[in-house]
Amino acid sequence: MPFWQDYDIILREFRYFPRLVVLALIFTLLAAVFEGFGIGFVVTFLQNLTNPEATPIKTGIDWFDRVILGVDASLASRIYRTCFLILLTTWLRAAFTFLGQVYSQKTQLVLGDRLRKRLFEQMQALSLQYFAKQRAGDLINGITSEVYQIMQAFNVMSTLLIQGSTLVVYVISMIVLSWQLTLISVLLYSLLTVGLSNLLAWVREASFERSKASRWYTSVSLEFINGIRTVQAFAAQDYERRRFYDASEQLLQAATKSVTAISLVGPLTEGASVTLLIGILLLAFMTLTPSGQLQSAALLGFLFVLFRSTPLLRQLNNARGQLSSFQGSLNHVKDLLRTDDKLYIQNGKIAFRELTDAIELCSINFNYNQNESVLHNINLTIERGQMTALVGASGAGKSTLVDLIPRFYDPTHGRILIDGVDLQSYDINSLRRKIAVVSQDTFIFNDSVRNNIAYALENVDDRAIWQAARLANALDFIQELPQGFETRLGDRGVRLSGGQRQRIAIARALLRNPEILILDEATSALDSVTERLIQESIETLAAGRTVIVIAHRLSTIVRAHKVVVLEKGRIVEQGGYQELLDRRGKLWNYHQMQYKLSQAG
Ligand SMILES: Nc1ncnc2c1ncn2[C@@H]1O[C@H](COP(=O)(O)OP(=O)(O)OP(=O)(O)O)[C@@H](O)[C@H]1O
Repeated sequence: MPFWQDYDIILREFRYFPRLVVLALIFTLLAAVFEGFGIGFVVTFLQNLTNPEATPIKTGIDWFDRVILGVDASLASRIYRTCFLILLTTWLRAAFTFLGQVYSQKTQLVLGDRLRKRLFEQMQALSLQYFAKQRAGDLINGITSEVYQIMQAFNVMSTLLIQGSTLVVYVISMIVLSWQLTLISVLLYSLLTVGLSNLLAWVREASFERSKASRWYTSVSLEFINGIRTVQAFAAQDYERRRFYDASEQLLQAATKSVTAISLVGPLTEGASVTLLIGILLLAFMTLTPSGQLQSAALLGFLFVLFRSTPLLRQLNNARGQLSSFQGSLNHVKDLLRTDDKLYIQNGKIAFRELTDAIELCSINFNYNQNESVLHNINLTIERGQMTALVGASGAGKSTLVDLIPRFYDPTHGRILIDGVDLQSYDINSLRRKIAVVSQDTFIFNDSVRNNIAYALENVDDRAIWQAARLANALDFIQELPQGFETRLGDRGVRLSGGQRQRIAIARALLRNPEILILDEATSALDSVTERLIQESIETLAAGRTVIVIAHRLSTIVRAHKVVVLEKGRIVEQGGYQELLDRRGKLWNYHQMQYKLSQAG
């Protein structure tokens, strides 16, 4: 694969910060140019020392030869001048190297920032369907450590550029000194570089394994931390330990293989290049010197440059090895950023203001995976201002159906109309702002109670937050918290009980004053006081709104204007509560079962 395709993820970003890249390039190249001047002055110096009688080396630029090199001056003056020039070029090269490094480091940091933001934007735009199929650990690994690896890859690329341009300058100097020796050296070193390719393929392979192991390790750690309560409740520490140790050892093995492969590159290059160097040295002495083809100063200069090139060559090959070792991460981040293989929620243009008439689901089919259909031919009208209750066994498709309204998913077939307009024509954010979802698994952020209630709203009046908390029956317990509304709730709200979390969710919804309310009733039993408090606050929230409720309690079903019974993804009954009971169909069975259960309880 050509270089461009392997690293396009990095190269394409450069157009967003061209100034940094250009400055880094200019300073790096200037450093290389001064390195070249330095070599020229060293050769001049060597000639002055070894062959003072010879005609001084000239550049052919008259004023430079006279004023700077002092070709007409005494030997001592020429030696002082070249010493000074060597020092000057060395310091200038040092200054440009410093500037080149500063700018390439800056470029590297900006590149990391941009990639992280691109990944974030990508995840924001994706449909929830994508996340359902992914491991959270893989995504987190991508957005954290793999971006870091790419930054390292860029670092290595800039090293390649620095070393590469210096090497070019070296080769030019060598050609000037002896093109024959240069030709032989370049040929031999090229053979060595080609020979390394197999080793680099191995390094690449190892990097894929390492990247995979690293993703697996992040996934296992994340699941362990997120599921710590379940782990402890099931006394699963030994099981989790085995999983964790296994993942950690896989990472260890993959990383060991990867570092072994990379570590081989440097020493191998070094050994081989010194062997070549000695060969070239012998060749030079045997063939060239006796016939007097090469002046001794030029030969010394040539060897000086060749010696300097050897570590450079090793570093260059090392850098190639390292680049190959980042390939796994590079490919994973590229995959995450690909757009052609992912599902996106398409945004509409019409701003959603209010529901005036009804939500209609027309011949809806939905499947998460290609072959499993979850909803079949759903036809349903949800009237404005009414409560529609969805009833059905677990897995019947109730949650999937309500998830279609805020467009968490789009139907596979069929259309959803709001006041006669296709749901997909609305601007998705304007729509979602008018819908509140209160479910059992409301996410509580590790932030204050206040910010959790006002989540994502700006400039919210404290009084409004207080009022929402009061209406949600949450005020009492909030005021008992150590810092009241300012108390931080810990990761995922671990400081709160289930009932308290739900009331925070209700307050959050109340504050948004939604048009449409989607409720997922708690299935787990709460104590009767909490249950009554929550029931009351839900009634406050539901009053005057269009409510779609996944109902588990008879009391809710009784109050609903319309009851929809779902079975295996199909609507098997819908109508008024009494009407359906009179039919003695599915709802009646359901009713009987609940009644018996409550009698038994
Ligand atoms: N993200 C998903 N990917 C694949 N299949 C899914 C996904 N979410 C749900 N399902 C499947 O879709 C079907 C309907 O699930 P859904 O959660 O809608 O049912 P439900 O009636 O709400 O159940 P419950 O009352 O238990 O919450 C189930 O068979 C479930 O396995």
